[in-house]
Amino acid sequence: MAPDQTSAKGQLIVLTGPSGVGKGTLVQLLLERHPHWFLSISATTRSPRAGEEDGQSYYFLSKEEFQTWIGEEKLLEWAEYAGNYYGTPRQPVEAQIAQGKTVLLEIEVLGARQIKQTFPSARRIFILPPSVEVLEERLRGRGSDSETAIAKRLAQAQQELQAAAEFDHQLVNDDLDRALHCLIDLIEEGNQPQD
Ligand SMILES: Nc1ncnc2c1ncn2[C@@H]1O[C@H](COP(=O)(O)OP(=O)(O)OP(=O)(O)O)[C@@H](O)[C@H]1O
Ligand SMILES: Nc1nc2c(ncn2[C@@H]2O[C@H](COP(=O)(O)O)[C@@H](O)[C@H]2O)c(=O)[nH]1
Repeated sequence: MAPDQTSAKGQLIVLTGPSGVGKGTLVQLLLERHPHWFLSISATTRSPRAGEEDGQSYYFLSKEEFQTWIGEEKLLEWAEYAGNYYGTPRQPVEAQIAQGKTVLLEIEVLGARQIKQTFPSARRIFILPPSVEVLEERLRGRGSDSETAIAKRLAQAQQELQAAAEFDHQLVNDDLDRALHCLIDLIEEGNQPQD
């Protein structure tokens, strides 16, 4: 059966948008308020940042390991982003959805496009910055990326922002509290029993 089983009970929520827009910040706040929601841990070939732990922030893989996971169809989606590979492990997502959980993916735009094919019922929310200038300030303010990495991410962001209208919902992350409450409302809308 295709991964988007019509019998699936849980809801798949995809948060996408440019790097630095605040997806991770919003997800952590969502999980504080809804600890029973499940955040997918991605695999990546990028090097860990300070404080990131294998199996918690990401599964940190070599390029060879990542290729093996692709070959074994262990990934629900994957993409190359700013010189590294990123992908969503399939099994935990399918298992949590089957158990009726709300599952969150925090992924870039190419992967979010693939999810439309594999999980047509997923709801995909594009997070926008108030402006490109604010996005740049957030990327720099985070202090986690080199100047080269920031330049790559900003270049990528220009393309990603043009794709916003493809997604089911668009949400501007201006005031964090406002954006969080809009996001919770959007997700809970989909959790209401349907007639
Ligand atoms: N609404 C907001 N107002 C001000 N600062 C914010 C807001 N949302 C997030 N930030 C800050 O912006 C920076 C980037 O946020 P975050 O790391 O969550 O982005 P991201 O979209 O998850 O990035 P990536 O895709 O690279 O993981 C962080 O320093 C965070 O504290
Ligand atoms: N397509 C996927 N994109 C992913 C996944 N996990 C994270 N990401 C996105 O990659 C960029 C860069 O992340 P960073 O941690 O290096 O800042 C960002 O947009 C993430 O949302 C994934 O499994 N698939």
